[in-house]
Amino acid sequence: MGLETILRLPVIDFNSLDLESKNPKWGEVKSQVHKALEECGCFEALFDKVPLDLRKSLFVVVKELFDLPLQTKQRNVSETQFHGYLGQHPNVPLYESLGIDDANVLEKVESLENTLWPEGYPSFSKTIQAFSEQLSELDQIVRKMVLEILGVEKYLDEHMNSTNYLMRFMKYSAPQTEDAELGVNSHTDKNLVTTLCQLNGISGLEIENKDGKWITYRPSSPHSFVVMIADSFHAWSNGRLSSAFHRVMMTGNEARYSAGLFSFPKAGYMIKAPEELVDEEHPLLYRPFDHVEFLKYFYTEEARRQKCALKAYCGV
Ligand SMILES: O=C(O)CCC(=O)C(=O)O
Ligand SMILES: [Fe+2]
Repeated sequence: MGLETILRLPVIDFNSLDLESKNPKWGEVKSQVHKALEECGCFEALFDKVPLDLRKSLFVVVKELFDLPLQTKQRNVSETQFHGYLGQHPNVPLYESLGIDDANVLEKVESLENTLWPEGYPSFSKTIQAFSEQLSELDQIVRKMVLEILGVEKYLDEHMNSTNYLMRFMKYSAPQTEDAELGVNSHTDKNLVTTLCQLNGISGLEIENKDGKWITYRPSSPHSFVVMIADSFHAWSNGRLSSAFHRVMMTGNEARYSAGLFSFPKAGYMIKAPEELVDEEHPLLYRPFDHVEFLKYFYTEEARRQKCALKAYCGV
């Protein structure tokens, strides 16, 4: 009887790194990022700048959030499609999620707090803002490394200044069975970079590697996050980066809670591959596009029929 190799995500230690990039570890970590992104567009990052206490407090407020009555959660609406409350979908009955645009800005989270708890719940806003801000440093370190890997760091300021953050919380109800049930379908994200955090120790996230094998994410440290490349960064890099296909499969009797920080281009900013990344060997893959306009297309019936919605929308 052959032993099955247990597939793991590459683990990369970002502890003690910061955006200043003066740490001698920077180059070594960058080459690990390069290799991991080539393997599966994704890796596990260890990042202790987000304290464990903050992760624990986040779980407390997120649980309170999902425990609210459905009508209250549905008050969370967003100008951007699908950034508000989602749930009760017949195809993914276990899934519920709630997004907060610009969650790194305290007033933005407070405005949601006032909508959901008119009597006030200040630790909700403080916890979410602090978590988003501290985690956004990891997102920025990764994006800076990627621009260096691609040799286009001259675009760094433009790239960083043209992005916003969405924080989204997910709850997957327990299926009450040991047969795996779908939490969320296999997909790639549409933004730039996604950073995920499992909040209550219940596994379920799976990532597809380049051999088409599903890797179950099992955190190797309490400071663990999953970082993955999404479609807008794939397009901006003119296909040098691939976005990671992932899904959530649930088993057992306990609900799973997770948090995702999504960096994405601001509305009105045209995503366009730098000319340095376009040549005879690498012809332009996508016409310049506005991420928010693409999202509107992505949620149409026509887009759902496409194998790759981005290609159908603006492929050359
Ligand atoms: O909950 C997770 O771990 C994954 C969520 C996800 O893929 C998403 O929100 O796009
Ligand atoms: Fe996703």
